[in-house]
Amino acid sequence: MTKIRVHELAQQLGIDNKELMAKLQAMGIEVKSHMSVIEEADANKLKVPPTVKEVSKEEVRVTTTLIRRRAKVVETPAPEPVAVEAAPVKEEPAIEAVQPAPVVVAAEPKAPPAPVVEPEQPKAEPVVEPVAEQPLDKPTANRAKILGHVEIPGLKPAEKPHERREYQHAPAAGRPAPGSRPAPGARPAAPGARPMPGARPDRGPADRGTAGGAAGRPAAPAPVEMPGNGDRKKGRKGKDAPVADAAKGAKKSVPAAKKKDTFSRADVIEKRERVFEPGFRPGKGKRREKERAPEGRKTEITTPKAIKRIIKISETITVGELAKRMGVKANDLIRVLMKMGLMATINHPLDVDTATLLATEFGYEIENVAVDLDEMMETTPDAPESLVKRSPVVTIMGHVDHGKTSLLDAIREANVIAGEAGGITQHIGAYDVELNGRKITFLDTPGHEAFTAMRARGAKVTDIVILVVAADDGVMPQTREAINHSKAAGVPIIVAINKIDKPEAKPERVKQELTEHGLVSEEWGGDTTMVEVSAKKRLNLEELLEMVLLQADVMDLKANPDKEARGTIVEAKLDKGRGPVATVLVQEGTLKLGDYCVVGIHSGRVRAMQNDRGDKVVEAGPAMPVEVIGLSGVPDAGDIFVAMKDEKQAKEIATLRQIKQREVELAKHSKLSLEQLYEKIQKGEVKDLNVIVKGDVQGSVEAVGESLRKLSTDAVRLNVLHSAVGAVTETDVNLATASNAIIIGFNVRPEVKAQGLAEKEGVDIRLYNVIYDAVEDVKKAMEGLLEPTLREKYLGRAEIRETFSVPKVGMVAGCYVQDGKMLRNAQVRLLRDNVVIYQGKMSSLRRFKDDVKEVATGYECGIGLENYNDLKTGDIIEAFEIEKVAATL
Ligand SMILES: Nc1nc2c(ncn2[C@@H]2O[C@H](COP(=O)(O)OP(=O)(O)OP(=O)(O)O)[C@@H](O)[C@H]2O)c(=O)[nH]1
Repeated sequence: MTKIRVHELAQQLGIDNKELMAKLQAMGIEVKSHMSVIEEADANKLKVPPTVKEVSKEEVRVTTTLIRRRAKVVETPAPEPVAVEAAPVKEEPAIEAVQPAPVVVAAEPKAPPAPVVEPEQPKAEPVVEPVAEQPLDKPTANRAKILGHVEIPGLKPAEKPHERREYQHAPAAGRPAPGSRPAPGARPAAPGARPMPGARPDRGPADRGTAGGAAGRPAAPAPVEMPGNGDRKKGRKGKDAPVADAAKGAKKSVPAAKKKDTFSRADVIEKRERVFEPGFRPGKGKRREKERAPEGRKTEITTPKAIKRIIKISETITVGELAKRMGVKANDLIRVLMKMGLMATINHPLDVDTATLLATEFGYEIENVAVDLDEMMETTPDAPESLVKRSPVVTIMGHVDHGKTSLLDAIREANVIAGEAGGITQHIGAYDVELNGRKITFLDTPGHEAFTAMRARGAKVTDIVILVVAADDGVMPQTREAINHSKAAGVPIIVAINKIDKPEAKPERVKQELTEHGLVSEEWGGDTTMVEVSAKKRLNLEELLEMVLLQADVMDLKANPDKEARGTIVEAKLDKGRGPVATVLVQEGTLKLGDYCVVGIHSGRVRAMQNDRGDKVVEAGPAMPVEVIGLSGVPDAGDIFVAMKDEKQAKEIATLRQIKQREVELAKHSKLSLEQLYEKIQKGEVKDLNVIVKGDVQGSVEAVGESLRKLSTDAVRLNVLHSAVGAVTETDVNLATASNAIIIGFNVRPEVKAQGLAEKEGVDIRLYNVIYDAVEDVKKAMEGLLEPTLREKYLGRAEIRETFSVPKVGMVAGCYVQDGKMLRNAQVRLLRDNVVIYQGKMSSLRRFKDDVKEVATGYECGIGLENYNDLKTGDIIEAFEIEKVAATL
C-alpha cells in the first residue's frame, strides 16, 4: 500500500497543512505533524469531493518564449474518478484515456479533465491518418537527410526553427517524453503544433478541422509543438507504429515537399554538389553518364607537347625554377642531383650542362637562350670592300704627375686653337682631334685603371696607348703597371717622354729604363716609337700625333660605316633634365638619330646626339664619340652599345640580359682558383696560367715571379702578367678579371676595395709570406695535388691613431675600426704602408677600460698584440680567422 505524507497531500489538494490535518482528524485519521504519513486510500477519500473546485490554469502564449498562466477555478461536475486517478499515477495511459488538453499544460501533473476540448476528440485520430498516407517515406527520408542542412530559401523564416526542432526531437520518439506524461492533452495538440500539414489545402477536412480547433484555443498553434510532438509519439506507441512512422516521414518530408514547390531541380543539384557531393552532377541521358564516367577513371599522366618540353634558360637556372618549369617537385630534382653527386638546395643555380642532364631525366630539353642572345647580337663579318679607314682611338697612361692630363689638354687646346670647329669644349669622356685632315680620338680618362676596368667589362676600345714618362723622373711603378696592362691587352705603346723642357730631363735614361721592360726605342733598333715632348711648352705634340697616325696606318684600322652602329659606352650619367646620358664611342656602322638600341641591360631610342663640342649631330660614324640621350637607364662604362631597327627586339634583349645578370649574380662563381686549376687543365680549358704578383720589396717580387715562371710545362704556360711592389689594388683585381689571372701577394695585403672587388668578381687572391709556399701551391695545383688549404677569412681592419705604453703590459694601440670588426683572440697582422711587419695574435681588445669581445666599424678601441710592441701611429691592424677549405679537385 502506498503512503503519502501530509504536506505532499496538502500540496496536491492545494490547501495548507493545518487545514488538511484538521480534515484528517475529522475523518478519524491520526496525524501528528505535516510530516506524518497516511495511507493512499485515505488520501484518495480526501481527493474526491462531490463537486471539484479545480484550480485550472489558463495559458496564453504571449511570445514564442513566454507563456502567461492564470489560475482559474472551474466548477465542473466531477467526471468518472477512474480517469482522474489515472492521470497522475499511470505512466502509460491508454489511448482511450487521452484527453485533449489545453495546450502546454500537458506538462502539468494536474491536467484537468478537459470537457472544453471534448468535441475535438473524435478528430484527434484522423489527424495522423492523412499524414501517414503521404507517399514520401523512402525517397524523402534520404533526401531530407541530405538537404536538411541546406539553407532553403523557399521556406519562411518562422518555419525554419520549427522544422529544425522537430527534426531534433524525432529520435526521442521511442521513449515517452516528459512532457508527454499527461496524456490527455496529447493528440489534439499535434496538429496545432504542426501547422504545415494543416496549412496545405489538399490535406483534407480533418486536418483543417484540427488546425482550426487548435487555432480556436487561446494558445497560438505554432509554439506548442513540443508537447504535441510527445503526444503524437505516445499516440503512435499506444496505437500503431506505422502510423507514427508515417508521421515521422511526413514530418521529414515536409521540407522536401516544400522544396519541390519552391526550388528548381538545378538549385538542389547545385547545392548538393557544393555541400555534400562535389562531383555529383546528374545530367540527362548519355550526357550524365559521360560526365560521371571520368570519376572512375585513373588519372592519366599527360605528356606535354614537344614544344613545351623545351625549357629556355639563359646560362643558369635555379633548381626551384627548373622544377617549376618542368612541373615536378623540387625535391625530386634534388634527389636526382644527389644521385649525380651534387648536393643542392632549391636556390642552387645550375649551369646549362647540369640543367640539361637533369631535364633529360624528366623528358625535357634545355635550350640556352644566352647563345641565342649572342647570335642575335652577332654581326656577319664585313666584306673587305665595305671596310673604310677609320681614325685610331688612343688612351693616355703613365705614372702619377708625369703629365697625362697636361698632355691631353695640350693636344686638345692646340687643336682647338688651330682653328677647328671652335666653341666651348664639352667633357663627354672622349674627343676628336684633327691633324692634316685626319682624326684621332682620345679617351678622356687618363690612367690604366679606367682602361683595365673597361677591359674587365669585355670592352676593347683602345687601339693605341700613349705612355707618358716624365723625363726627369723615369720609369716608376705605375709606368710598369701601364706597360703590363697594355701588353696584357695586346695594345701597341707609343712612349711620350714628357717634360723635356725641364733642365733635369734625361730622356736617354728613360729610354734605357724602358728597355728593361721590353720597350726598345726605334732609334736603338727596337720597335717602340718614342717621342720627346713637353706638354707645358707644347713641344713636339704634332710629331706625337703623326706617330699615332703612322701607327694607325700600320695597324690598318678599318670599319664598315654602312650598317647599324655598334660601340662602347665611355661614360654615362643621369642628367636631371635629360635623363640617362651616355657617351658612345661608335666602333663600326653609323649611329643615326631615331635608331633603337640596346646597351647592357638597358634599351632605348636615340632621341638626340651631340659631339664633344656640344654640336647637335644626326649621325655618328666609326671612331666618333657622341653623347646619346634616350636610354631607359644609365649604362656602365665599357657596356657594348648596339643599334637596331626593331624596338621589340631591343627590349627583349635588354630583358633577357637583366634575367641573365640576376642569374649570374646568383651563380657567382670564381673566375679561376688554384683549386680548380688542375680540373681546368685536364679539360683543356686552361693552357696559360696568368699570375699577378704583388710583394713587399722588389727583390721578393722578382724572386716569386721568376720561381713561378719556371713552373711552365708543355701543357701549361705560366705567365706573370704583372708584378709590382705594393698592396693588391683594385686595378690588379681588374687586370686579373680581364685576363682570368690569379693574384699572388707576398707579404702584402689587398686593399679593402680590392678585397671587395675580388670577392665580387671571383678573383682568387693568394697571400703568402714564404716564397717556397707560394711556388709549391701553384705547382701542386698544376699537378692536381693541392691539399686542403687553410684559407684565412678577413674580419676587419683598424688604424692605429695613438700608442700608449702600459706598465707590465707593454704597448697598446688606440685604434679606430675602419672596416669589418675586431674580434678578441683573432689572428692579426700589423701593416705598415701595406707591408706586413708582424703576424700573430691579439692579446687584448678594450673599449674604454672594459675588455670586449668585438668592436664594430666606426668605433674606437684599444688593441694589444701578443709579444709585439713596435706599434706606430698610422699602422693598420688587420684581423682575420683561419678556416680550413677542402680542395675541390
Ligand atoms: N715643366 C713641365 N711640367 C709639366 C709638363 N707637363 C706637366 N707638367 C707639370 O706636372 C704636374 C703634373 O701634371 P699632370 O698633368 O697633372 O700630371 P698627371 O699625370 O695627369 O697627374 P695625375 O692626374 O695626378 O696622375 C703639373 O704641375 C704640370 O704642370 C711639362 O711638359 N713640363
